[in-house]
Amino acid sequence: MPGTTLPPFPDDVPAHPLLIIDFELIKAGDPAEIGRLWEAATTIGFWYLKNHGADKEVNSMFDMGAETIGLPLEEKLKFEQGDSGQSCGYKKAGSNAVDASGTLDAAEFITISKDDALAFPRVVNMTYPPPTAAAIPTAVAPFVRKGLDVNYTVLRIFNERLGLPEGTLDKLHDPEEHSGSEARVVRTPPIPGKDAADKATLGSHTDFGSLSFLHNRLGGLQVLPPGHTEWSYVRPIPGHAVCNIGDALSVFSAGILRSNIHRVVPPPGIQADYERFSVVFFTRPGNSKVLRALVEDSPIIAEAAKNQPEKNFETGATAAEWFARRVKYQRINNRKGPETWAASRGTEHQPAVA
Ligand SMILES: O=C(O)CCC(=O)C(=O)O
Ligand SMILES: [Fe+2]
Repeated sequence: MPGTTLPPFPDDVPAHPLLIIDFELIKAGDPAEIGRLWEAATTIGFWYLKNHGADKEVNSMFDMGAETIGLPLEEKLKFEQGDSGQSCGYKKAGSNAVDASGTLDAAEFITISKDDALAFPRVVNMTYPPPTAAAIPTAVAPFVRKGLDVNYTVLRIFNERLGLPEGTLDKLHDPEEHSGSEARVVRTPPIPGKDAADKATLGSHTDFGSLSFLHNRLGGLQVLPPGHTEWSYVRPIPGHAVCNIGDALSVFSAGILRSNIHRVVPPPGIQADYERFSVVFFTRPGNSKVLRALVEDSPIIAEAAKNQPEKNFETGATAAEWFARRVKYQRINNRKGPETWAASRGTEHQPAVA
């Protein structure tokens, strides 16, 4: 937030030690660094990324988000995402469930479709609140371009490591095809009370798409590391992004790439008194691409699928359908019962999928 000095993440709160990957090194093809990226991607599916070169764009996104979310509610509601499964637009706090019993979330979003950002001022999906629209040329589109550069660099590395023919993951994320790729600012308010610390403000989930490029200033993000039963904080490190893998890459790779469950709770300790903003860019496959393991394209993926006969990597869904289903059934207005929550789940709660 402009003009605000945020207190540091407390030293006495344990956090999960993610690997720190140097973007300059992986972009230059450094084999050791690429090996470390692969280790992170195939174990927890989360890593820090330094030297990503997007600090300026990220700061502009934080400013745009604070300004947009600071508008009166009735102004923001004119640009609501709605209940049909569309993700871009404004999402008010309390419009999503965070669990099967229908507990409400506390997170507010402004989400800008990559296709709207790059086509601006032409409208592909929708128009945005005035402070968002005004910032598309100066903040949102530059941030989207950085996010795409980072995520395509990582996709090309995964393509090679997975033994896929050159360009396979690029084609699945064809920049010419419309997709669910989008930039988002998330705001959660301080939650008063001692019991608040373990209350999810953004419910536990796996990400819906391929890769997420996330920027945090305050704690609150937690991961459930594989084999653990307790959530662990991810400590924000200034200038470092938190990157993670989503369901689409997990399915394409027959689970070799891990889409790990995570959530947001109020920031720990002294940070709890502050409103929390985060900025993220999600890369998702082209709308028409079917989410299924790429078994015909890679013996490595074929082998992984064969070794997990209990898992069905044929989702039968396109990326657009998978994404819309997950978004739609989180919406509290669509809730009938716990089955609605189940219908919003991805690879984290459907053992049949991955
Ligand atoms: O705000 C965060 O730290 C995480 C947000 C997140 O997980 C998401 O938007 O998918
Ligand atoms: Fe997420």
